[in-house]
Formats: sequence, C-alpha cells, structure tokens
Amino acid sequence: MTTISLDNIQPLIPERLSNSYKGSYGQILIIGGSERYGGAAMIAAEACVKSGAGLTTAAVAQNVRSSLRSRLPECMTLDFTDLPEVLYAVKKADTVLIGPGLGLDNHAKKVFEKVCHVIQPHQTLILDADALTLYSLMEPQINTKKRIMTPHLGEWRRLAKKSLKAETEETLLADQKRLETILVIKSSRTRVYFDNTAYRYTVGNPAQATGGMGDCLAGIIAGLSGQLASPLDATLAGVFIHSAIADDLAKKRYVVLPTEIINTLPFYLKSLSLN
Ligand SMILES: NC(=O)C1=CN([C@@H]2O[C@H](COP(=O)(O)OP(=O)(O)OC[C@H]3O[C@@H](n4cnc5c(N)ncnc54)[C@H](OP(=O)(O)O)[C@@H]3O)[C@@H](O)[C@H]2O)[C@@H](O)CC1
Ligand SMILES: Nc1ncnc2c1ncn2[C@@H]1O[C@H](COP(=O)(O)OP(=O)(O)O)[C@@H](O)[C@H]1O
Ligand SMILES: [Mg+2]
Repeated sequence: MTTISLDNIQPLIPERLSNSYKGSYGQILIIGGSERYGGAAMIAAEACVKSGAGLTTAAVAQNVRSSLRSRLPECMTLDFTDLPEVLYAVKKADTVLIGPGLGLDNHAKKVFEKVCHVIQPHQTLILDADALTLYSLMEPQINTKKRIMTPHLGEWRRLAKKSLKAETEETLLADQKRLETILVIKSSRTRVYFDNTAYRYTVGNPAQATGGMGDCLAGIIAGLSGQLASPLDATLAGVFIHSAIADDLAKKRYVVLPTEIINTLPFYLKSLSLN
C-alpha cells in the first residue's frame, strides 16, 4: 500500500508555459446531465474548466444547456439526444467523461453503448455515476486502456457483483485487472487501485458527504487528464486535490459544497505549480 501525500502530487502539476494555448491543455467532453440530474454535469463541467482544461464541451439535455451556458459560458454545449453530434464530439476529444447525471433510460443506454464502441486507444475514458451502473448491466468492449472508473460503494457493489464484506486488497487488485481500468473506490477512505498497487490517502472529511461531491471529483480528474503526464497521474492528483481543498475549507465549515471546492481549484493548483 502506497500513501499519497502532497510531496507525491506537487511534482505532477506543471507550470503553464508562456507559449502554450488552449490546445495545449486538453479537449474534454462530458456526457451526462439529463433533465432530472442536470446539476451533476454542470458541477463536473465547472470542475473541469477550473482545473485548467483547455476546451470543455458538455453534452446534456436540451433544457440543461441554457442553465449551463448562463452559469459557465466557458463551456461549449451539445444536445445529448443528437447522437451524430455527440459521436463527432467524441472523435475530437482527448478525454471523455461519461455518466454524471446521465440517467439509465433507453437513450442513456444507447449513448453509452455507442461511446464505448467508438472510443479509440489514444483517448482517455472516465466512467462515473450512471455509466458505471450501465457498464455493470451491459459489460461493453472498450477499445482503450486509458480507462478510469470512479465508483462509490453502491456502484462498486454492482460492478464487482459480490458482497463488499468478501473483499480484501488482493481481490480488489484482481478486480482492477479484470476491469482493465484505473479503479477509484470512493468512500470516507478513498483508494486507487492500479497495476498491482493500492494507493491510500490521509485527506478527506465528512463535510464532503453531500450530493455532487463525486461529480466534482470526476470533473477534476477529467480536467487534469489533458494536462498531466498520464491518466494515473491525473487520477492520483485529482483525488488528492479534491479532498485536500475540502479539508482546508472544512476547518471553518460544517459542510463543504462542490462549488466551493471548484472555486478554490485555480488558486490551489497555482500554489502547487509554483513549487
Ligand atoms: N445535483 C445533481 O444533479 C446530482 C445528481 N446526481 C446523479 O444522481 C444519479 C444517481 O446517482 P446516486 O449515486 O445518487 O445513486 P445510485 O447510483 O443509485 O447509488 C446509490 C445507491 O448506492 C448505495 N450506496 C452504498 N454505499 C454508498 C456510498 N458510499 N455512497 C453512495 N451510495 C452508496 C446507496 O445505498 P443507501 O444509501 O440506499 O443505503 C444506494 O442504494 C447519477 O446520475 C448521479 O450523477 C448525484 O451525483 C447527486 C447530485
Ligand atoms: N465521510 C466522508 N469522508 C471523506 N470523503 C467523503 C465522505 N463522504 C463522501 N466523501 C467523498 O465524496 C464523494 C462522493 O461521491 P459520490 O457518492 O459519487 O457523490 P455524487 O454522486 O453525489 O456526486 C467521494 O469522492 C467520497 O470520497
Ligand atoms: Mg456519484
């Protein structure tokens, strides 16, 4: 078991070079945000933009597009029912995050199936929330090894298809291999599993136990994936930064909101990039 601390994360965060431009920091596509759960995709999109992503697009329900545009004009939007447009956007993306607020209806199933089908080996695919539930139902073939799954314990129970009590670090590492993914098991003690290694953290606190907190994490990992050296670096850094900011805010707050973490991201990342 490897413990991740600030000393491990700081060197992963690059300075922004003077001759860089938006194309240097990743094209990220977020697919989710059905009418009922529009906020989930909005949180993920804002976390992605404020983690420094170069270009962020969100494919969401038609009525969520206008809310997203007025809250976050930096984010481009698409109608997630326009499948040809969504698949064209997938083709252009460096990273696709699918799931926050996607829902589980027939349209969600169709989008999920198509996205898994067209994703290419050079692209990073992040599966969160409803995409994890759909994955456990459909078990699609996915043609990229740059894969990240971020289940909470309920989603993990569906994916693992066994009781949480039957699990050990060995079975979790075996599941990670079987699923061919960087595996982030979220809980009050979030762990990351990859390539025979379990990573643990000492950050994180119960002020984070509020809706949208996982959507925020998925958006941070997506945003960092276009900037850091590897999907593993983006995952390890994303999990750390998300909870390190929350710990700091929780010194003076009973509950920490995802949007408060998001607004602190540019400042926190700046402090890491200078050291
Ligand atoms: N603002 C918005 O728009 C928001 C929209 N959201 C969107 O809602 C959609 C549904 O996502 P979801 O996570 O709420 O529901 P689901 O997948 O059914 O999982 C819940 C089941 O798992 C179980 N469970 C066990 N352990 C658990 C644990 N540690 N953490 C959590 N659950 C745990 C739990 O057990 P129980 O609590 O009943 O004992 C229950 O049986 C999805 O699209 C998401 O993006 C949210 O992101 C919120 C903000
Ligand atoms: N008690 C806690 N201590 C530390 N972190 C927590 C705690 N409760 C929740 N979290 C974190 O909050 C996030 C919750 O994710 P998730 O359940 O997917 O939220 P949502 O789907 O509502 O966005 C995870 O990153 C988890 O580690
Ligand atoms: Mg979630």
